[in-house]
Amino acid sequence: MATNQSTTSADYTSFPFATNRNNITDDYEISPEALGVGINGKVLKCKHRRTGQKCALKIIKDSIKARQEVILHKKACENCQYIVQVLDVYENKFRSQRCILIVMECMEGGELFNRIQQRNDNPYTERDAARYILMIVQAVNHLHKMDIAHRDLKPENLLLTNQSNDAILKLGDFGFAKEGHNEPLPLTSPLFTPYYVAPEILYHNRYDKACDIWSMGVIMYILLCGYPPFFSEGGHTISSRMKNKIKTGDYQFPDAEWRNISSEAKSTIQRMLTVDPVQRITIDGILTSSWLTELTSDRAINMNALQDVETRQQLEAAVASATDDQRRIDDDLDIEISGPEASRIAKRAAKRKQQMAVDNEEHQ
Ligand SMILES: Nc1ncnc2c1ncn2[C@@H]1O[C@H](COP(=O)(O)OP(=O)(O)OP(=O)(O)O)[C@@H](O)[C@H]1O
Repeated sequence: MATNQSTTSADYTSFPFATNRNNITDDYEISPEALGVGINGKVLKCKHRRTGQKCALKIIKDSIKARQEVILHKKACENCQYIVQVLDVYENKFRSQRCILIVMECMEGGELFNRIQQRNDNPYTERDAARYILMIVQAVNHLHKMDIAHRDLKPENLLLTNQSNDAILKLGDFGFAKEGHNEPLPLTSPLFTPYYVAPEILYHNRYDKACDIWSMGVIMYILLCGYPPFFSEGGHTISSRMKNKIKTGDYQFPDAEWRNISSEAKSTIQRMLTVDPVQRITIDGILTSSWLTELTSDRAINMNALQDVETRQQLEAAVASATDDQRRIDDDLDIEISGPEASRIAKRAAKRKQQMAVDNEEHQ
């Protein structure tokens, strides 16, 4: 049976900033509309009663890990416009369960990949992809300079301020973030999302800043062609064949989609998807790479394959369990999820739970 090997170097038992102990509903009107849901909880729309500011509210059960998330997120977002801002933190009880409530700026543009899928009117180009990557790189640069690894870089955690084409992209979800180096992966927790997992995690359960670079390489690859460099065939979450490909860095740039992409972009991806984390390009190397510093091509990229990244695997099973999952979400914390995103959110929650089950099984 696997054990939790993680050690905590910093003390996250108490907050190094003032939290609110009064009931959040004194200050915020909470909407039943969900903006999203993840493994740790749901994110709801809310509005500040006095100022009318629209915000996002994430509710998580109180624990050291939850406190670590909030402390690192708050620390990371200070002085960085590419990280979702934490506006307020509450400690409240729901049905005698202690919860932490994180009020964040509301990222009204939603998740990056959904936005790219929706911009049918406007061609999406390599230059657009470079603009997005630069914002991600700047967020990660800020974190790495503070000796924080995010460890969960994936499209669901990359959110846009609004629906316009010049919206700012920001990084959120510090649920797996860690200060310091080389923490062993807690084996009982599925800390990785298959598409984005770095080889060293599969090899050694070592999980530090270099894994953020790998995950950014995967995101950059998808942003330039619409599909991931590593994926499983036959509906598995992560097959052993896919694991082997990640471990050996075995991926291609198929000519059909990559013919028109610059050689600078491909070479940057190759340096990010370098299997040995010691040889892998660092954040400083990416920031000075010619692909980001020089003007890139404005030739349109066909992103028709992008929806497959979300739906390729286990969609049928997710749809089948969505009804049950929706009910479980609705029961939890007495909040009824509604809004246009509700069904997509329920499907994703079902898919994530399946992923967790598979990953847990494999680790035991
Ligand atoms: N500030 C925000 N504004 C708008 N939507 C948000 C915001 N924060 C989170 N979301 C939405 O809620 C989803 C879940 O949030 P988050 O990733 O923080 O939760 P989680 O439980 O830690 O997720 P995960 O399963 O990825 O670990 C996001 O993918 C996003 O769609």
